[in-house]
Amino acid sequence: MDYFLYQEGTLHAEQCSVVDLAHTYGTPLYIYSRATLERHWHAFDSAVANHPHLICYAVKANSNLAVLNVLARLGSGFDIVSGGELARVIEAGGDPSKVVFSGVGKTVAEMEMALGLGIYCFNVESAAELELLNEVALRLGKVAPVSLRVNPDVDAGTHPYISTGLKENKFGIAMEEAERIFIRAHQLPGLEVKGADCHIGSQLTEIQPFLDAMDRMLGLIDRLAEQGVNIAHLDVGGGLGVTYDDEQPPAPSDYAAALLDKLEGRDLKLIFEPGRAIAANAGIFVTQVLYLKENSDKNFALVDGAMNDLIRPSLYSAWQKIIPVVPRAGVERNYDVVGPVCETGDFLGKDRMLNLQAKDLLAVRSSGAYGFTMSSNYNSRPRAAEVMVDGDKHYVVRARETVSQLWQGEQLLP
Ligand SMILES: Cc1ncc(COP(=O)(O)O)c(C=O)c1O
Ligand SMILES: N[C@@H](CCCC[NH3+])C(=O)O
Repeated sequence: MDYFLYQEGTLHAEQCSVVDLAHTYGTPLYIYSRATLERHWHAFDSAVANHPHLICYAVKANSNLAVLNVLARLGSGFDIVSGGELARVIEAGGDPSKVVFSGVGKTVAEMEMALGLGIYCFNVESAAELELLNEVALRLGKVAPVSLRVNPDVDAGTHPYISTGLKENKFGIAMEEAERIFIRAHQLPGLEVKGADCHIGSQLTEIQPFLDAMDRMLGLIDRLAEQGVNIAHLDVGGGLGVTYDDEQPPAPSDYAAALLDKLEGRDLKLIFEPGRAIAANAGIFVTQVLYLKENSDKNFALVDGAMNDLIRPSLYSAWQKIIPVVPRAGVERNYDVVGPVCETGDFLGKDRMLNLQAKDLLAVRSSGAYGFTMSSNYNSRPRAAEVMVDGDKHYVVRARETVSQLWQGEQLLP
């Protein structure tokens, strides 16, 4: 359940009319709901309330400062993958001591920044990264808290581009090598082994792959204990799916209960890195119909939002629900909803039954995660504005880009 509902025949974000928001702020426009973000975060946090845990929201899903700030106020931790994301967390009032740093390509500058701020843990993804982090920490006179991201080689059953826990993926350390590298980490003076970590993919709609990964990780943790390497936390990554269409992913409470069951009394702190499950259905993307166009085979709704604003449909053939902001009575026709970008792959949805006229507003549901954060200026299109609704109030949390911002930092030759 989220807080984007029809009231009196028109779509609302909490108590705000989407028509009014679109008229006030223009389109294309991202709209987020604070109440939905908070409800989704609490769903995770309360699911593990009786067990030591940390919810580290995956910043990549939606890194708007206001979104991060809403979660920081709840006491959330954050999963980051770059110095830029770390800087955003700090700017938004997040607590660095609740930050885990994932990612296969951390630079020395990023390591220095994170060590300086005192993050909770580095999720180290290779033996080479481990050695470098040790050197950087020693040089700064620090001890880096580390967890090793292990690749448990389970099939997450999701889109190949967002599956991360198979041997053939670039992420993490192979299970066969994990013990050796953990022991090496344990011996290095600049490191302190805190945890073990895995993340098998995104938009998972079944519990079983998570449980398979957990079994393998717990086996590893037990083998490490026998060798004197004690693991204080298990980071199970993110990846819990959401409903875009008719998927029925497990609720955070069922997912967490199943994982807790596997712990069998172990005293392991659990870390979760949910991104999509918190942000996706806390946001919509609103676009206006510019033109209707038909040829002998197809009806096109040309809208002012495009793949540069919301790339998931083009990039992964992802399906997101497209609904009219003010539904019209009458006959629906089959439309491809397409943007102004000069690419055949520029579409928000194909074969959608809609009754449309020019200037109608459409909402693309489930756009709060991997929406704005993956947007670009392709075709020199300024990025959309972002608005956060809070009850009957609304705030611009990122202004629409101006055209002159498009070439900021560029220079003519002398
Ligand atoms: C290491 C890591 N943690 C967390 C996430 C968040 O994933 P999701 O948005 O599917 O919860 C990702 C992205 O897939 C990731 O790579
Ligand atoms: N960007 C992807 C998810 C990527 C997850 C990052 N590891 C999506 O929109 O589905």
